[in-house]
Formats: sequence, structure tokens, C-alpha cells
Amino acid sequence: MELFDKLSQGEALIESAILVQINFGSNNRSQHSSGASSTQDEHEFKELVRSAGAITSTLITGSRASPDSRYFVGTGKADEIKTAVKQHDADVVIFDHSLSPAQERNLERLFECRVLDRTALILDIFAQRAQSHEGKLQVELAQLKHMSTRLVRGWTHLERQKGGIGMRGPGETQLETDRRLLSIRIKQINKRLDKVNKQREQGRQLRQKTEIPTVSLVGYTNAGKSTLFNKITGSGVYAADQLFATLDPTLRRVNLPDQQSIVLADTVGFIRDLPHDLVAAFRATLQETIEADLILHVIDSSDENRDFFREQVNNVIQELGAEDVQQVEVMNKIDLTEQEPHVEEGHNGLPARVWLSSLTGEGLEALSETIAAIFAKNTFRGKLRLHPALARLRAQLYEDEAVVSESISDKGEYLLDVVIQQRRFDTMLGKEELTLEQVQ
Ligand SMILES: Nc1nc2c(ncn2[C@@H]2O[C@H](COP(=O)(O)OP(=O)(O)OP(=O)(O)O)[C@@H](O)[C@H]2O)c(=O)[nH]1
Ligand SMILES: [Mg+2]
Repeated sequence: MELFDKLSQGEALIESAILVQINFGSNNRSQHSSGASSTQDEHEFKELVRSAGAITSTLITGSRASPDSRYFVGTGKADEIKTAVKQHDADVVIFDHSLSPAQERNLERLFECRVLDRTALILDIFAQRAQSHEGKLQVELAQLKHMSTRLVRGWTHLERQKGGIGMRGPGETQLETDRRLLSIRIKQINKRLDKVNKQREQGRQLRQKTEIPTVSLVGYTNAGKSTLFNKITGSGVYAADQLFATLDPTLRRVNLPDQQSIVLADTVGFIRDLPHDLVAAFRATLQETIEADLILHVIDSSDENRDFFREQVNNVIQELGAEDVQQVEVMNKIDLTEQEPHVEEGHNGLPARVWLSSLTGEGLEALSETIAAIFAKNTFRGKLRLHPALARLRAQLYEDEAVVSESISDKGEYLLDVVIQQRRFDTMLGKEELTLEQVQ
């Protein structure tokens, strides 16, 4: 009866999955390196599968020099997986890697069961989580693109009606249609996305006109961004112990202690090795990140791999062209550690790191004050045009880590984007006894 209720609510059956993870012998994946350990990879892979709503029957690991063109794994390993499928009566085999359409097809024929790769798995999670119109369109587009190379399949054709991982979203009806219909649908979605982008652009321009600074919560999946967002805004944005609980950036206007307003944006969590197609598909969703005045980089401080995650997120920020945006690290979940809530200052006299707990709320006030301080008048932020003779001042600004970006004018002047405490800046200028030209 319970099962029937579940089905009638449109929820998929819980599936049993065989997981496959192959180590290709790269050094930075070894157990004791500072990078992602294999145990960590394993944990994350299982979490992803759990988020997709499947149960891990068993995880099969192995190592190879390079992928086999036919089965991705060697024939011996392929037989091992096949046996496991039979033994566990598995519904699906999920690879923590990208598979070519041909490999996927060969494996499905061999196992007589559905085979998914990492991209399809992540897409499936996205499909379940997408909330907004744009998010749904983005996911459908990415799914259709992924699917268009995999239209001709033997086994899945029959299985598709049943639903399950990788089968949600546009799957059921689209597989029966041909490539032509698929491309029509892709065009349609692109058109709608264009429209959504225009609307987004209008909203952004409006915010710029009113000069409300935008603050983005960015971070690895499960770091606690949505929990923090909810705590700050008092709104009920979905937060759950699942990867990708949030897909769409959610914007809220927030009043700071000193009467200033900011727009706070919650964003989708980053993840290691996000398939490249997806980075492109979600660029629009993460646009807010790029255009923010301040990035709050949320980090699960209780996680032993926090440094690795931090690096991963900073890589993605760079990929999105947002590395010049000022960043404050939010060291979250201190309730799970020995840390007391506190603010760490950077060299430029501005806060660099706030230790807090989004769950208990300790340290939250300090964060609000920190954000307020950054946008308050006592912070100098702007572009400077420095004559080449002012190289010493320039060096000092660099020493203080106050320079966000730099270019050189035709006349050889330094054009600097600077963020620094006003008082500290005044002291520096005092020493130079020179006037500067402030651009802007
Ligand atoms: N103990 C503790 N748990 C926290 C804290 N903040 C968040 N969590 C938990 O961490 C889990 C993930 O939180 P979310 O806010 O959904 O994380 P997220 O960064 O938005 O994740 P994605 O949307 O998947 O990117 C939830 O179970 C939260 O309850 C905290 O300060 N302390
Ligand atoms: Mg979230």
C-alpha cells in the first residue's frame, strides 16, 4: 500500500545499483595524498547515488592504466560486474566516469541491465531538484544533449517506461522520437532560455540602478549555503542533507545592522569534476556569482577535506571568470568542532574569514556586521590611476593584498582595482604626500 502511495505521488521506485569506480593510477588520487583520497571519492560517489534515490548494492573498484575502448573496463572486470548484477538483482550499473555512447551500449548488452555514467547521474539529480522555470529548462537541455548521442540503444528502450535513475525528465517520451524532433525541442528550449536570460538581465540592471550590492553564497555541495541563506533571510529555502538540495540561485533582499541593504544569492553547490557540458549549461545559473560584489565562500570547517574542497571551488570560480570578486570565507559548522565563533582579518584590514554555525546561529551576527563593514563608507573601493612614479604605493597596496585586479594604460599608468580600509588607505597616502586620480 505504501509503495502504491509512493508511485502515485510520482516518486520513483528505490533502485538497487552496482557502483563502479576505476582508479587510473594518477598520483594525486592515492590514499595518503593531500588531494581527494579514494575513500573520499568513494564517499562522494555513494552520496551522489543516494541523492539520486538509489541504494548501493555493492561498489566494485579496480585500477587500470587507461580505459578500454569497448567496455571501459577490462573483460575480467566486466565479467565481475556482470556476476554482481545477477547476484544482487541490480536495476542499474553506475560508473563514476564518463562513458562513450558505444561503451554504454556494449556494457548494457553485456550486463542486460541499464548502465549510467557520471554525467547522466548528476543530470538525474539536477532533474529532480530543479525548481525554477530556468533551472528546469537548463536541465532538460543538458539531458537532451546527453541523450542525443545515445538515441539508439537496445536494452534501455524496453526499460525506459519503468522510470528510475536517468529515466526521469524528458526521457520517457523523447526516446521514441527521432533526432529531428530532438533538435526541434532543443531549439525551443534555447529560445525560452534566451527570454529568461533577458528577464534576468533586466533584473540585474534594475539592481545596479538602485546600487544594492549583491552577495553570493558559493561553496561545495553540502557546505551549508542554503542553511545559512535561510538563517539570514528567515525564509524557507529548501535545505536538506542531500547533494544539490538547491539548483537555482535564489535571491533575497536583506537588511544589514546599519540599515544598508544587500541582495543575497544562494547558489547551486559545486562538485569535483563537474562534467564540462554541465559547467556550460549552468553558467547562466551561476551568473549571479560572477556579477556579485562579494562572494561568501561557505566551507564545512568540520570536514577533514575542507582544504581540498576550497581549492576545487576556487577552481570553478576561476573557470567562471569570478576570481577578481572579493571573497570572505565562511567557516561553517563550528558546532561540530572546537572552534569559537570569531572573525579573522586579512592583511588589508578587512575580514577574510568568519567562523560560525548556520545551524545554531552562533557567529551569525559577526557575519552580518562583517558584510556591513565591507560595504560601509569606511571601506575604500574603486579604481585608481597611478603614475609610474607611484610604484612604491602600488607595491604597498599589493603587500596589503588590497589590489583586486590591475591593467596598464596606454601611457604606462597603473590602473588598479582596490579594496582597502579607508583609514589604512589614508595612512598610505599620507606617507606618499601625493594626490591620485580616482577613476569612476
Ligand atoms: N552541524 C551543522 N550542520 C549544518 C550546518 N549548516 C548546515 N548543516 C547541515 O548540512 C547539510 C547541508 O546543508 P545545506 O544548507 O543544504 O547545504 P548546501 O551548501 O546548500 O548544499 P547544496 O545545495 O547541495 O549545494 C544539512 O543537513 C544541514 O542541516 C552547521 O552549521 N552545523
Ligand atoms: Mg543549497
